[in-house]
Amino acid sequence: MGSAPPAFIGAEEVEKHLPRASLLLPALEAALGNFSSGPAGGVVQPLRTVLAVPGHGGYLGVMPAYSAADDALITKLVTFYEHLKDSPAPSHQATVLLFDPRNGSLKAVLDGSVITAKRTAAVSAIATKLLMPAFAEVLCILGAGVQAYSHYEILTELFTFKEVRIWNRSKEKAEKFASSVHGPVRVCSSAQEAVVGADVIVTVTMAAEPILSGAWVKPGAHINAIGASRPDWRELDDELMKNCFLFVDSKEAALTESGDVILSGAEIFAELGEVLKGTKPALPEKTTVFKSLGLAVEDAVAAKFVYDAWSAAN
Ligand SMILES: NC(=O)C1=CN([C@@H]2O[C@H](COP(=O)(O)OP(=O)(O)OC[C@H]3O[C@@H](n4cnc5c(N)ncnc54)[C@H](O)[C@@H]3O)[C@@H](O)[C@H]2O)C=CC1
Ligand SMILES: O=C(O)C1=NCCCC1
Repeated sequence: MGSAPPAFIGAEEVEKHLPRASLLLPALEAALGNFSSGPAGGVVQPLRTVLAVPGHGGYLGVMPAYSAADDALITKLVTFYEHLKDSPAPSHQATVLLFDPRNGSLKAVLDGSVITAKRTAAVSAIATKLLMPAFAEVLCILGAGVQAYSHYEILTELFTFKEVRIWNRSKEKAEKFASSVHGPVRVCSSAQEAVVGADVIVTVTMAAEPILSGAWVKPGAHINAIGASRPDWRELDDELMKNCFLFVDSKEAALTESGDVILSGAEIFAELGEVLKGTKPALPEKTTVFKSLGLAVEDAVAAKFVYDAWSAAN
């Protein structure tokens, strides 16, 4: 007898079983600590392979991971395309394959787009909790796409801001964002207007040139830098990169994939996992940048969470 056919868990079902990204927080904190503990942490995760699709401005990322603590073995396949102006397809699309670690059988094929949106925002929320200044009042989001929504949701769920500001390259999209989310959001006409005086800043754009200048940033602010995941792409300028304390999800990934890190020559202070383990301090009183590239182990945690909830309900 062969093994049972894999379950197919589409975007709606993922959403149903993972209604709030904050449900992932305890498992993600543990996984980030395990990732930064080397072999003792039980996470096996090579640097992802990113394949360019010449002539189409696209990339295919292959992201395998095993987490012993989560009993999860996955690979995520994610595509991201720079310019899809005349296409209804989203810029990022992903699928997660979940295997049984005991025998390698494929247990489920899950939509990976909702997982990517939620686990990325949840990791930024972990960084924000550790690194934002005391009494943070103003949240600023640069970008108005999928990640802008997931970051808004978790950051406003976990923290109380007096003001939320958004800027996007096309103002129309920022206005749509402001009218779709549940709380008040101020639409700004320039990135500078949105950033000046902000305590927590999130960059979630497809920019390849800096959109955030260190000259605008309030000393002591915390920045979650989510975009610019190619070695020649930037979201943050050199002034910011060189005058901040730089935290990353993975040092290896940051030094291979992040244009903001590689091209600025900025020194990495710590991995987020090291802060979670207590081997490096958080420094919330300093200007801090969390450079996120996205780890497959985060997808493993999220896929396992969804699969377990789905199995319990089916
Ligand atoms: N660190 C991580 O784990 C992850 C990072 N990402 C990255 O986060 C960023 C946002 O992703 P999504 O929200 O899914 O994308 P999206 O396509 O839904 O939104 C992108 C936003 O950037 C804006 N934009 C596009 N080109 C721009 C430019 N040249 N300058 C300024 N703004 C520009 C668009 O108007 C849009 O509002 C991307 O760079 C993506 O690769 C995405 C998933 C995971
Ligand atoms: O971790 C991910 O998933 C991604 N990271 C960078 C850009 C594409 C998706």
